[in-house]
Amino acid sequence: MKTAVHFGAGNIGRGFIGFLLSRAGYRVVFVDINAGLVEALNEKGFYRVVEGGEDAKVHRVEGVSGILSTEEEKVAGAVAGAHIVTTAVGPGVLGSIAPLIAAGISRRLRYSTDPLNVIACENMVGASTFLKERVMEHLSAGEREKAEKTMGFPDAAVDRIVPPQEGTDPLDVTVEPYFEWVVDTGGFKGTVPEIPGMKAVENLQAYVERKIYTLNTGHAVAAYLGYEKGCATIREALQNPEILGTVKGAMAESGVYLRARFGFGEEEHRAYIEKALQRFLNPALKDPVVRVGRNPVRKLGPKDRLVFPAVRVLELGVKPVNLARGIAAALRFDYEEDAEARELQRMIREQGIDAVLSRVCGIPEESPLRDIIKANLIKN
Ligand SMILES: NC(=O)c1ccc[n+]([C@@H]2O[C@H](COP(=O)([O-])OP(=O)(O)OC[C@H]3O[C@@H](n4cnc5c(N)ncnc54)[C@H](O)[C@@H]3O)[C@@H](O)[C@H]2O)c1
Ligand SMILES: O=P(O)(O)OC[C@@H](O)[C@@H](O)[C@H](O)[C@H](O)CO
Repeated sequence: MKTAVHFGAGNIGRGFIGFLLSRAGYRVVFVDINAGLVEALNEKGFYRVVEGGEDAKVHRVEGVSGILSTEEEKVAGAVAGAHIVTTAVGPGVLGSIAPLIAAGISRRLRYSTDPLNVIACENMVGASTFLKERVMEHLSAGEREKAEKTMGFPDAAVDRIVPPQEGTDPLDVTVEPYFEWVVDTGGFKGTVPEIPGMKAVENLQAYVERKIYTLNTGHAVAAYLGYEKGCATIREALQNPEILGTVKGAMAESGVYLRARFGFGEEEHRAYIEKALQRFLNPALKDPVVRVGRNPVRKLGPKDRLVFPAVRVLELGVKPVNLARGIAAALRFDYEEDAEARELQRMIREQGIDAVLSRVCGIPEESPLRDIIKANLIKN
């Protein structure tokens, strides 16, 4: 039986990637830092995925087990013998798991020249490429040379809304019925594995940018504006017509860049926005604004869902008023339980907004985007 090693037994790990890998016939070994999750996986050996929606379906995911990420030898052994490695830990954690993956690769290279592909399934443009760079830092020059020939790190786009879980079983996971997992064909080493539900494409960049800069852009704007208005969930936020208008406007502004860059049709992009909004409004998903707004420092980064499209659109001569509204709301996100929100608010207090626009958002000092954002900060 083929083995998949998946880092991160969280919502996307169990509810999406682990589920598809198991369904494709892989034995799935989850590596996680959460001892409770690992224990539960080893005790039960299965979990359920519930598709929340009109025709709720329940899938039983069999043949799963867990390893704690602190059990370094065990993790390296599992990676060395794996047929595929995937991650869904969050972009900020990729650097921490890189040494574990490198140890596994180093061990494997001693006895095998079989290809191995590592796919980072994170909301980040170029996540696998980034992971590859971090992994390579932990290999010797000789290992790097061999790894370049046999280790693939294909970039990917992953799309399925999986909110925090409310049930009593720590493993069962409720997901939306929709999903899309798209992976860059050119990034694979050896044969592209056949995993029903995983689509290998030549033009990954168009898929991943459309996803992050439309769906995640709209989601984030809904989260930050909803948080300000005291809404608990994304659905509740979007039921406010003013928020809905800004969210649609921000996604349409991103579309100006995406259409220019990738040639999407106007109608095609409008349909993509409508579909995303319908998914956000799924009454079966109770998706808190504080989950979708989590890690505001990451989300305000220069390549992430808010600032990147705003900068690009401005270059194309369009004033990104709705994106700027979203950025301003993100800068005000002061949710105490989010460490990045606390850090952001501390930076704003101690260093001022201009320093944050430079250091966190990477917006050049001369960019007119600064004034558009600041106007929104003053207005509210
Ligand atoms: N939830 C969604 O709707 C969704 C959809 C598409 C993509 N994503 C992306 O998937 C990734 C995971 O998101 P999620 O919602 O599943 O988050 P999550 O918090 O539910 O899962 C992350 C898991 O990683 C584990 N983890 C953290 N540090 C670790 C470490 N050092 N070693 C091993 N495991 C570690 C956590 O314990 C947790 O189980 C993120 O990049 C996210 O952007 C999420
Ligand atoms: O996971 P994040 O923190 O990058 O973004 C929060 C949500 O927008 C995200 O998890 C979506 O639910 C997901 O990207 C849908 O595919």
